[in-house]
Amino acid sequence: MADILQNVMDHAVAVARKAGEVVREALSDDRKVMTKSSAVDLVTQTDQKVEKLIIQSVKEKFPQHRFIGEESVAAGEPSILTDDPTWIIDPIDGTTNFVHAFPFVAISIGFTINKRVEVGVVYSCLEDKMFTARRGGGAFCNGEPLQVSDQTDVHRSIIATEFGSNRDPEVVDKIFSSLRNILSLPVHGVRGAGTAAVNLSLVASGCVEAYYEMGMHVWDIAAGSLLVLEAGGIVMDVDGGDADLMSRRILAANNRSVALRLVEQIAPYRPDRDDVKKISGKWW
Ligand SMILES: O=P(O)(O)O[C@H]1[C@H](O)[C@@H](O)[C@H](O)[C@@H](O)[C@@H]1O
Ligand SMILES: [Mg+2]
Ligand SMILES: [Mg+2]
Repeated sequence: MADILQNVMDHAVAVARKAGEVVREALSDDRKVMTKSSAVDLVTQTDQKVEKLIIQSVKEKFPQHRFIGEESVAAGEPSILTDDPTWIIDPIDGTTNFVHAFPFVAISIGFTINKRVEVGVVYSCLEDKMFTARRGGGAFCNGEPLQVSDQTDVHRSIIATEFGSNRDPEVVDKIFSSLRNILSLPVHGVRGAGTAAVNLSLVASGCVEAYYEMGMHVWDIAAGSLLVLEAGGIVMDVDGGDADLMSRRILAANNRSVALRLVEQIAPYRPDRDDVKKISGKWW
C-alpha cells in the first residue's frame, strides 16, 4: 500500500505541474466562457482540456483506478464515491479567477481508498506553490512542512469563505446571515481566495484560522481537506457533526475551539449531495 500511495503522490504532483503549465499559458489566450449550473458557474475549454490531460495520464499509469472529475460529471459521468481507488479532480479550482486573471487558481487532485482521502495535491499554479499531503505523513508546501495557526481565540482570527454560484434568494440570505454573525463576533477579518482548494491550503499554512462553505463540491475539497488534517487542523460539517466529503458542506479550522465558535454563527443549509441522482440520467 505504501508504495502505491507514493507512486500516486509522485504522479499527482507531476501531472498537476504539467496542468499548471497549460493553465498559465492559457491565461494569455482569449478565454471563451461557458456556463453550467447557473449564469455565474463558469467553465472554459481549458478546464475541459486540463481534466482530459490529467485523466488520460493517470489512466495510462493506473488503469484500474476510478475518477470523479468536475468536468466529466458536468458531461454526465456519475459522481459516486466507492471503496475503489479513486482520483478526485478539479482541473481548475477558481475558474472565475482564471477568467478574470485574478491570481489564485489551483489544480486539485485528491486520491481516496475506502472513501477516505489518502493523498492530496493542490497546485496553486500562478503562485507556483505545490501543496502535498499524505495521510499520516504531514502536509507540505514546496517541500516545507505546514502547521496550522495556534490561535484559539476566534476574535483574533481570519475566517475564509466563498459566495459560491447559487444565487437563490434563500441561499444568499443564509450566506449573508452567516457573514453578519461572524463579522459581528467580531473577527479580525473575513477573506476568500475564490478557490476552495487555496482557502484550505491557507488554513493548512496558518494564514487563516478557518474556512467554511456550503455548495462547493467534492472535487473542490478532497485534496485540501487532507492538507488541513495533516497540518494539525480539523475538518467537520458546518453543524459540528462529522465531515462528509459528498455533502457539499465543510468547516475546516486550526482547532476545535475556533471551529465550534463558528458553528454557532453559521446559518446552515443543505445543498443537494454530490452523490444524489436528481434527474434521471443526470448526476447533479
Ligand atoms: O472554480 P470551480 O472549480 O468551479 O470551484 C469553485 C466553485 O465553483 C465555487 O462555487 C466555490 O465557491 C469555490 O470555492 C470553488 O473553488
Ligand atoms: Mg472547484
Ligand atoms: Mg473547477
